[in-house]
Amino acid sequence: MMLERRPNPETLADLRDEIDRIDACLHEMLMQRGEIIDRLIAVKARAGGSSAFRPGREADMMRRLVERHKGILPLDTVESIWRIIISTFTFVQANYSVHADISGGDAQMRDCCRFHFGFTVPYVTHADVADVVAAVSAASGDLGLVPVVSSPASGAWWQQLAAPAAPKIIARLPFVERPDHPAATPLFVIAKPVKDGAARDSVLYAATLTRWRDGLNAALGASGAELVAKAPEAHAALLAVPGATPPASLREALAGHGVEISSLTEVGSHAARFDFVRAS
Ligand SMILES: C=C(O[C@@H]1C=C(C(=O)O)C=C[C@H]1O)C(=O)O
Repeated sequence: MMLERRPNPETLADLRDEIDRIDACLHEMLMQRGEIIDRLIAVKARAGGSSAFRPGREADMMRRLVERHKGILPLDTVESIWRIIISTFTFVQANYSVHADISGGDAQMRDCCRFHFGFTVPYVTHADVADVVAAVSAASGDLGLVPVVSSPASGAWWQQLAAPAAPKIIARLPFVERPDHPAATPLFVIAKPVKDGAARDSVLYAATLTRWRDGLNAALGASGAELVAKAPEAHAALLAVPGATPPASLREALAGHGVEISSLTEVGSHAARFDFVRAS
């Protein structure tokens, strides 16, 4: 079949005009997004609370974004663009800083913070988790970042979140997980207890056990729970439990393994983890 020759082939200038038109539209849409913020601030102020961050809503937005994405723009790029948009719009509603525990090194924490929160949100480093918890406790809407796999020196750091007024875990990052994620380090976001917008698909408990025994994770599996972090020397565990699972079934699962729970305190919750497998 013969292709019809177009009388006027596209020129580079034509294509650049089209790109300029699209860029102007994108910019206009972002400015329109910004115009909603004043109204949003007023509505949220009525609902109370100091932080504008709504982790459940963000997890849902990120999930829908990657599910609808197609075309040549890499998923990593589209995800990072939206993380910057969302985090910066949260920042302009109510300024906040992100306090990171860099006891395991600064480079990857900085990369992850920039990926998830952009460059406008200040990144503040701290030598250990205790300093992060103190900084988050001291400022009204600030967030803390603690690696899920923390350095051994951090011990049972999650016990610092047990007091009712202490900061709590409110999100787990990345919202969209995949093996080659550019900011793959699993992180917990901590904040002062959130009054609304908390996601409770996964509830986190600080557990103290009567003794430590290997194989806990397999024992917990029956109740859908997971051993997320451990400090065997302190007989301490951080457990992630599906929101619908009553703590009693955790006790049962561990009792079946010969381990009793001597204390169990909720230290936060987060949205369901979301594994995204790219269609190749
Ligand atoms: C806009 C809101 O506030 C924050 C900013 C969001 C955004 O820019 O899309 C989404 C969730 C919140 O963390 C909101 O609560 O809807």
